[in-house]
Amino acid sequence: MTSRVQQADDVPDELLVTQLEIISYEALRDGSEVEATKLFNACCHDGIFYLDMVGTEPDILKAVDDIYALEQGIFDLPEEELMQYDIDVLSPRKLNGYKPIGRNRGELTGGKDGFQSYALPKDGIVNLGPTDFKRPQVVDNHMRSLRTFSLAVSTAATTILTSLSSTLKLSPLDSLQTSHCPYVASPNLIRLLKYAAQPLSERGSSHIPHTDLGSLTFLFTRQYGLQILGAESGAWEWVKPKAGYATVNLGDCLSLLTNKFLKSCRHRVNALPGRAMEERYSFAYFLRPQDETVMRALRSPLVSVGEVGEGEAESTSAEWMQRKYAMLRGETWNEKSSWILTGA
Ligand SMILES: O=C(O)CCC(=O)C(=O)O
Ligand SMILES: [Fe+2]
Repeated sequence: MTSRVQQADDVPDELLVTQLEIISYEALRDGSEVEATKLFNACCHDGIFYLDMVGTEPDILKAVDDIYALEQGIFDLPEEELMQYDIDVLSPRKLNGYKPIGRNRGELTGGKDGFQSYALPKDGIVNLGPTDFKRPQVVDNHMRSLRTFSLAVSTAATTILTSLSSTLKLSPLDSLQTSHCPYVASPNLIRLLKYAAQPLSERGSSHIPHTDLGSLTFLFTRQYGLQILGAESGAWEWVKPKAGYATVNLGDCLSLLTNKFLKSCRHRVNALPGRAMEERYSFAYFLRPQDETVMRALRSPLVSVGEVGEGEAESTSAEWMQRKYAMLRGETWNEKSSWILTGA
């Protein structure tokens, strides 16, 4: 992709850039204990890390480049055409379709978000669910890459979860990978995002502070904008986009399944200090547990089984997702239940 995006190094001086752990996928896959420990510490501390995927077979990075091209193709379609795929009409579970700008809560004028998104169901892409999900023609031109990408990321996710389960000493029958089996139907998805350019006067988050509702998010972007709430600093720190790396963050479900031992990472998307929000593209693979998974701490000698707090009655993963979506849309928003949005 060429001139449409700002270079990752063209940023204001003295930006507070977070120093994330870099996990080598290859080393983790080869069973390196050093890598497994690094991964575990990152998940217990920040809830986010870079996954170095350079050299991964099949060539996932080629697929990543092609998905950037798909994003341009989708978001260049006229709004009237995109609205034929309205996600709220096509998919009550929000696994397929288009969300126009301003439909979610956000911090821009009128309390709105500043991004369009397009969701694609992973099961439909890899033939694990209905393959005839409604979509614009342009998606089919990139289906091979979507398939390669989905399979490669779900394999990487299994590697990560297997490593974490082993460090947590979970029994194989009650492990993290059991509830995230790549061959069992699950509400996983790829979401393409395009943030609109905003004038310098329009400050605030285009994507409000939140934790992701699922288990692992593999994010790809070439542009600044993502910030995480630093575990130590308590300040919003910028995540530097790095070519060849996925930025992987933990979501609520891993936190709930380990009684908060593993940390879900609070994040948001903002304009750089002193800069106007530029047009920005990102996309992510969202890994979630199978629907019937009960959101309670798994048995690990490292995890204390705490009290079930108010509003935390043992829901299934599917129920948890419904609650979280209602918050993101602002349908059930109130101060008392804001924890649902910003971290379970
Ligand atoms: O666009 C980004 O960098 C972050 C997107 C995000 O947080 C999300 O889709 O949940
Ligand atoms: Fe997110």
